[in-house]
Amino acid sequence: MSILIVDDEQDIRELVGDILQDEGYTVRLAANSDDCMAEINAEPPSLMILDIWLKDSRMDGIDILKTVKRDNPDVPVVIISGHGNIEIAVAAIKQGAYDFIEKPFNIDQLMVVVARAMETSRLRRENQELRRRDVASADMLGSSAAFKTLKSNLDKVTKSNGRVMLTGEPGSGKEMAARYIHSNSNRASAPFITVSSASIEPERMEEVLFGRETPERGVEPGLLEQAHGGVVYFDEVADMPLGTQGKILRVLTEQQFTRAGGTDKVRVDLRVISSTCRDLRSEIGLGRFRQELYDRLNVVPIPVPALSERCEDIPDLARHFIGWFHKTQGLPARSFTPEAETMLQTMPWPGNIRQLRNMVERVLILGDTSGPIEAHELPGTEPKSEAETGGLPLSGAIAALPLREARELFEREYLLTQINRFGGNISRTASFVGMERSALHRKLKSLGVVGTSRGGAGRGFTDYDE
Ligand SMILES: Nc1ncnc2c1ncn2[C@@H]1O[C@H](COP(=O)(O)OP(=O)(O)OP(=O)(O)O)[C@@H](O)[C@H]1O
Repeated sequence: MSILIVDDEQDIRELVGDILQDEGYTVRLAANSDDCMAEINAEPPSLMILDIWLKDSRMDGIDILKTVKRDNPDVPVVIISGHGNIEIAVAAIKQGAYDFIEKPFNIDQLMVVVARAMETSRLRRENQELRRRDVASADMLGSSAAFKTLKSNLDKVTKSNGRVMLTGEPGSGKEMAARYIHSNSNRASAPFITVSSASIEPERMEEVLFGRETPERGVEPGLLEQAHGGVVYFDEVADMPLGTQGKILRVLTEQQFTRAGGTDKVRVDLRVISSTCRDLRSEIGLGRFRQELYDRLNVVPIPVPALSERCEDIPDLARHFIGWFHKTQGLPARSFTPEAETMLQTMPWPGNIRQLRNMVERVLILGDTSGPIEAHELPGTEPKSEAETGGLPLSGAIAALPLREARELFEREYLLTQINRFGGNISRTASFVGMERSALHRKLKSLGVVGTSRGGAGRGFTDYDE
């Protein structure tokens, strides 16, 4: 826990240093940008106090600030600006400075700002640690042979920096596998950022990925910059528009990019993990995916098995989800009868683990509140009757409803099933059900189905892209 004071005026540097040392802080001093960068590289401080005007320095204060915010975004930087230089101080805040104090400043003012900034720094570190532990504890479950092969493949790549391409059916656990690589790599304390290719409007893609710079709002970092030092996860790369594919390819080649509306080159250190449930080779054949990008992303291909290839894991996974819903939502902690367990292992699972998780949630919400879950409570196990001959059986619940409500119930169930089938991807669901994407969004909203953002740790049945 140290404070780095960067000022070219020896008097100020030492005076501030002495005061903070008297208050019990560990202090380091730098007179110019080279000393400053050497100190940061040796060990990032908990707080930086930076004079914006540095004489005889290779970099001025703003450049140092930009570098710190890029490489060590969690280090708060308090700017010291000359009296009357308020515009520069404001510009520094826009570049991410925590606060500024004007020269000449009094000691009390300095102490208040430092105490606040140190508290912020402490909270950020705590937060990061909690996030890290949270991800690490979101352990992947499984003991089947297919799962063990997956786990051993993932373990082989955690320590390298190689680009990984995870392939597998929707909902099979590709993102979970990517998070596992991240949380077991030396990038674990740096961010894991998901880019959900399908859910970003093509015309906003560049801004979302690369960020933007405007005179009014200053720098707004994009997802790639936010992932600096960590992992960027391209979820379903096949959905990435061709134009964006070209831009990503350039970033991967040059390791740098420019924010929309900006001129500065931004350098980023990223590990890239991608996923797809489609056959990218045929996408390339159809001219929908760029061969060069495929070659760069597909350095280490790792297949993620479908749930049907690891049926023996199903009971454990189902029990794990029951425990989770019990803990987080207070749903009843029920077990399964042996018949129900067998049924789970023999049912088709086109939506894989996500479908299993959604089904468990639904059974816990709609089913009895006590006793083990019986086979007949599982959806899809109702005795087939007219369904097989083309008619639609009406359950007592539906038959008892007025038409409008019955229709709503059916639409809700139907659309949730389709969303599940397409792994939460609204564009693909819309195209299958024959609706415009925006109309589908409106419909879901009117049915009370609210989406959560993709990329969060928990993705339930309401989890579809925006
Ligand atoms: N091994 C596992 N153990 C426990 N839960 C898992 C496991 N694998 C996946 N899950 C859970 O299954 C759900 C779907 O997983 P995930 O989002 O990683 O799938 P995906 O293949 O990335 O899906 P999509 O193709 O739609 O992006 C999530 O709720 C995740 O937490």
